[in-house]
Amino acid sequence: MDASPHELASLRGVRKQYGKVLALDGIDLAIAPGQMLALLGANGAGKTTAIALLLGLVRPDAGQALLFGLSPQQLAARRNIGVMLQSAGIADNSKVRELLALTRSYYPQPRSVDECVALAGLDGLLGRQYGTLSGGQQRRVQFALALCGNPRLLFLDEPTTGMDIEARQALWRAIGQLSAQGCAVLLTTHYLEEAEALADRVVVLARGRVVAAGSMDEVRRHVAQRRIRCVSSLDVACIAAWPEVRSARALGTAVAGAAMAAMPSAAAGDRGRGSADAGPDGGDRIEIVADAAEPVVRRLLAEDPTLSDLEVQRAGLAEAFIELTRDDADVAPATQREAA
Ligand SMILES: Nc1ncnc2c1ncn2[C@@H]1O[C@H](COP(=O)(O)OP(=O)(O)OP(=O)(O)O)[C@@H](O)[C@H]1O
Repeated sequence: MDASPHELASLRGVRKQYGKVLALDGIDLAIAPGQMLALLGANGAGKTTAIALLLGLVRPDAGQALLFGLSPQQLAARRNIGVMLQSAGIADNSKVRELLALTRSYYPQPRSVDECVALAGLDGLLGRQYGTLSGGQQRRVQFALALCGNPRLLFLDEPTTGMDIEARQALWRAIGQLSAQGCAVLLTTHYLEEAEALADRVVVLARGRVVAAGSMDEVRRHVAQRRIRCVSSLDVACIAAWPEVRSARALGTAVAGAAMAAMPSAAAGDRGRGSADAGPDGGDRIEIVADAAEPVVRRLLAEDPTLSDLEVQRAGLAEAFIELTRDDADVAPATQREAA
């Protein structure tokens, strides 16, 4: 199968099994030039396996992995990539300066050392031995090694794990700079805010399958939930049973809705009013997650003339993510295939 000229890397119908574990179950994804694609998924969803296939570190049992239109095993395909994996295998006694010099020497047009230092925040670290660096500093060195070859496509597998907030934001800025220079980035992350801050497209994996793919907004729309907050004297357990309601909770307690308990706090046994905060008018502060706001708001107003402090918000990516990766998530056919 030929690669589209608009794809730098792609997986087509890829299946990968490790012994009895089916890590990837026929997935399609593609990354286009200049794109920033986030691969999101819970532990064990198959994100690292997808990257390993694109890098030629493992071979698919079925389907095809392509890198710049070639097999990822071919050296020519790997010349234009930079890679930052979860395990780096870097010798502890190597100095950062030596590591950078060695890695730059593999590439025909490497970035200057100064540029690598500035982008990765390595000021003052060049003379240090790798093994003496903190976990966050080691991640920055790994980032520098990934970008020093001037890649057209950068693979970042959970790049900010172990970094403090300042270091994480500095890395986000550096990734943004690389992207602005035209470098495509395939990023895996557990941090939803990282995907929101960086990515223009997102693929959500769950149990080895793509459960959603598209722009950040498309993925949110796919689960177009609304979060409604108000102060009401209505019984939260009754609200939870309304057909459009996914969950309703009064303060810390949650009651699963008729459709499905979608929020992580929706404990199975939590079906009462619990220890709700009283609102200023004597009702309870209630938070409702619903598929659509209008019918719920209409019903709230009709059934509770004392209702106050009404607020409606679009649910965040966190709610969308929980919804998409829950055990019985329906897969929307239109969003299964990642469009380049
Ligand atoms: N070498 C291996 N041998 C056996 N099973 C493996 C191997 N690599 C991965 N798996 C299994 O395949 C599944 C997918 O793993 P993978 O590492 O791709 O997930 P992930 O989404 O990257 O997870 P995490 O976020 O925890 O890194 C998991 O069930 C994992 O245990």
